[in-house]
Amino acid sequence: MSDDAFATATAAIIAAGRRLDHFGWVPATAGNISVRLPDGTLAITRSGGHKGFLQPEGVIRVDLAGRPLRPGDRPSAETGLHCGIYRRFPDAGAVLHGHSVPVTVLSRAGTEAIRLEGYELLKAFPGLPTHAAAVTLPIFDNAQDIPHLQSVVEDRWAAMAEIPPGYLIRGHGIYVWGADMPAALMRLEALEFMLACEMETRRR
Ligand SMILES: CSCCC(=O)C(=O)COP(=O)(O)O
Ligand SMILES: [Zn+2]
Repeated sequence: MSDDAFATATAAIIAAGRRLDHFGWVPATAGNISVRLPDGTLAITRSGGHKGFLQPEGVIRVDLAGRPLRPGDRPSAETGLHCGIYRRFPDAGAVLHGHSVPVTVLSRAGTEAIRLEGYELLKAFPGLPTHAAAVTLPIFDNAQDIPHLQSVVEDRWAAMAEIPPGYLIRGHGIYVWGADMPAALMRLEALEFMLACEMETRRR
């Protein structure tokens, strides 16, 4: 794998971290970000540290099982969730995880999913040509055991006819993916906007 591809992915991850921080979606050391590299390995943020102030050293490489290519490197504690998305969706090229207020509040409502319906921004999603469509985002109970959480996610995916490119983890955050970083960012921004609207609506 060329150093150029890793450098390009690292730059995209750093820029994405700044953008998520700009919106307040990666408070403290929350969030993690990855890109699939041409050789099938991943560039992913190191565990810890503020994702709005990433430096090139804050991005490392892991294989699709989440093992660091350089011994001693400590990738995101949630690397297994990124790997699960890349394994399940061969078209996924970038994954974003943030902890916004709307995601955290709405995911704690006790439901198994959240339905977004009637929003113009739904057009930002694949296969949804009009605002009349709907997206149902699964919500999974939070867990510190990432392999277990990933197996729960996979079981739910297996039961779904259509899998939206995102899910929530209760009281924790959101995962969104896309073909590349611009696509993943666009989906995350669209989802966060609609979730903020939902939160406002339910407050009344
Ligand atoms: C203080 S945030 C707790 C861990 C977390 O949920 C997260 O997104 C960041 O973990 P990482 O290991 O990727 O830094
Ligand atoms: Zn998290």
